[in-house]
Amino acid sequence: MATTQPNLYSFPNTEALAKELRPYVLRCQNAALARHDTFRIAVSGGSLPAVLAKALLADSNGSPEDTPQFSKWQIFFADERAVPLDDKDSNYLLLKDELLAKIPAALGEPTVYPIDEKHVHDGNTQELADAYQEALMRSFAAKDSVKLPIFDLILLGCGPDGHTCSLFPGHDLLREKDAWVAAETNSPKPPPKRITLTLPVVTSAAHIAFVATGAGKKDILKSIFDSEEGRSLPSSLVNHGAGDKVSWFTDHPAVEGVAYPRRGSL
Ligand SMILES: O=C1O[C@H](COP(=O)(O)O)[C@@H](O)[C@H](O)[C@H]1O
Repeated sequence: MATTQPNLYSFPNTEALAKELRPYVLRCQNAALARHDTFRIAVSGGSLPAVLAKALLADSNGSPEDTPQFSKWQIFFADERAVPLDDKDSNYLLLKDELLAKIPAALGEPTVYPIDEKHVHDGNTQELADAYQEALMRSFAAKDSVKLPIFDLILLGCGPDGHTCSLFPGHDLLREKDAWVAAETNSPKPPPKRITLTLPVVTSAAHIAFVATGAGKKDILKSIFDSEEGRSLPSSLVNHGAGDKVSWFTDHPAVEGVAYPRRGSL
């Protein structure tokens, strides 16, 4: 349990939010490149890729600090649906359409780690999760020598029920301590079969950012930030596990009525 508190930022709209998300992500990139010459990031699906694209595809001010060095990015998925990569429900397809396909050649090409479709066709979600975990191990070193992968940044969404990644409220997966990637076979939100990073992996990341926008999120954000009952929600567990490593990027409608103090600037 972290002893520090998450940072809550709020902006008038998604344009203003994306303007601040850009320097945040690039600061994480620059720190990671200085540390190990690679930027390992995990991204979510849902509403996140469109906001991320708005942030990263904006014009640079020309300085090296404000330039995405995509050729040094390794992009993983915080969660993925067990569907083919060209299915409308695929988080990979969403990220590809919103961001990857629009990256100018001059900025380089990231290395992207989609799920292995073979296990989707086999219908075995546990094997799909195991295969994704092995892909993580190959990138982060063998699991025997590294207890948990430390992502440089994990970008999350928060569903109206408080789920994040494919970790849903009240699910046994919230107690997973060992696996890096887990299978969800009965998700309350379609499609039912998914894989997800586990909570220990999420909270071990160097930086974690949630992006939550729109009035449809205000009740759950109030619960997460202001109420005792909200403490067991998956998104709250990330807050409590990672403390001030967590930054929430919200718009004003999403935090209307939330009493938790906003941070003034990044
Ligand atoms: O199903 C999912 O939903 C969450 C939240 O999506 P949002 O549209 O409310 O932002 C998303 O973060 C996750 O990756 C996705 O699989």
